[in-house]
Amino acid sequence: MPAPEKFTSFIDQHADDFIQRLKEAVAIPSVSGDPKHRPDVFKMGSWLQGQLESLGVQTKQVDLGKHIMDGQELQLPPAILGRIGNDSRKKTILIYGHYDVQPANKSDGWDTEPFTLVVDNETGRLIGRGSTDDKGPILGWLNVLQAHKALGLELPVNLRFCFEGMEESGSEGLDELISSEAAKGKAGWFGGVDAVCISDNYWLNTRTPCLTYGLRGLAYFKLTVSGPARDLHSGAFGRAVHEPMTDLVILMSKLVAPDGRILVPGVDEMVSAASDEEKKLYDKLDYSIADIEEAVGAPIALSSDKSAVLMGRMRYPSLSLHGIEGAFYGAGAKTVIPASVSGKFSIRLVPPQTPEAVEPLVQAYLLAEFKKLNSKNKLNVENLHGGKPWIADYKHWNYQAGIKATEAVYKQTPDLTREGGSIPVTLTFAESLGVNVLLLPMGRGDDGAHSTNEKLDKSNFIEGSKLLGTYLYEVGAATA
Ligand SMILES: C[C@H](N)C(=O)N[C@@H](Cc1c[nH]cn1)C(=O)O
Ligand SMILES: [Zn+2]
Ligand SMILES: [Zn+2]
Repeated sequence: MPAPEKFTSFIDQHADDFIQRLKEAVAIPSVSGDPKHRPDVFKMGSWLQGQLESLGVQTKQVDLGKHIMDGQELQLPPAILGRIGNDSRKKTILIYGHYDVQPANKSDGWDTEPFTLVVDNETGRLIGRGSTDDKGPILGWLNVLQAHKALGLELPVNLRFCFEGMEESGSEGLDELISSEAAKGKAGWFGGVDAVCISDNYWLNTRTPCLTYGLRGLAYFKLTVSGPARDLHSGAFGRAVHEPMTDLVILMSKLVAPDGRILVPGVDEMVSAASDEEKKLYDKLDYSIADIEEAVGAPIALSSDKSAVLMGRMRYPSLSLHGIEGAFYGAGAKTVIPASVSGKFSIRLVPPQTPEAVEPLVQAYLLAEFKKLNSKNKLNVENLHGGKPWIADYKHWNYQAGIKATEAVYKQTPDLTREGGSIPVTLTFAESLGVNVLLLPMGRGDDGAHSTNEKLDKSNFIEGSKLLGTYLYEVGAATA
């Protein structure tokens, strides 16, 4: 039997073992955005390093230094670098993924414990935080390595790995590591890399695999209004003092219109309108209003025009309001005037926008709007983190390999999509290493990444593992 077929049948035969390994990974609550889970993020990094080592990968942990989160100085989780294969006749592919996850509590509305992977045999779903973002895909690469090691098969390419534990919190420290390794040239960890592959996004729908050639960038803001020295009784001080929450809610209401238009002057205006020609690209994608309604679980699409919805997600910037820190949110009816409240919002960016260009517009606008309130409270606007948007050349051999692999595994030609989310390190790899980057997603559009009941379909985990390995074979066979 040819090597690729031996490989894929091994994946089928060991599906249960792979799910067991995913269970172990999900059980480690590696939430990078919560200081109390920082030890778990370290634990997850070490677990991953152990797995890679046991599969024959040479690894090292790179200390990325310290940072401040919620006023505390914390050690950043390490980058886990790996390498296997050094055959100058083969191409070298760098794999990136992240081992941290978004926060999750059962009380957010999960049906099951978020950090216990539940295998729902009726629906074929593997439910748990990180199942699709991004532990499932990372483990997909481990499955590929395990199959080759167990079968005594040579990998068709040399592999380099870069796994980080801060992607969900701004990838702090990683750009510096990549730039310094890139500056070492051939001697650096990424020396000789021909292309990069990242599996950290999702299909557009639930039926058609896709390759992704664009990501939106991000500028994340924290807007704080503070006034009284302490929380106040609203009976004693209501209508007697300027209330921070009142100011904050007014300011937040001025950021985005209900139809999605960004109200910060100059932000939407940076992006040119799509031509009729370009709109056709979106019309061709396998997508319908029913898909978005299914993915979000309600009939709330901003438009009934499919290409308008797709361009809102991929081609235009968006501004979302995420939450208010310091506000009363518990059960009951507490009659409090919070002393200080912070609104969190972010802007997803598209070319030619950058966080550096957008930030002063946001600062100036909020300051001007705050002035109009004639409030004696204090305003502070911070930019918590950000990243630039990215677009790749999808005619490159790296994409051709992804297309052929998808056709081989799924018997379908993948859609070519842009992603609404952000993976800031993608552009850093493309620019620092000067190579093509391919996004090769494993999960489906209804996986609920960052949401409650996040899942990865078992079939996507298993076929997706085959896809990653088959992609390596296609790269190995590519002539360019
Ligand atoms: C697309 C990727 N799987 C992802 O979820 N990225 C995050 C990155 C981020 C930045 N700040 C917080 N998280 C995203 O797009 O939200
Ligand atoms: Zn992710
Ligand atoms: Zn994520």
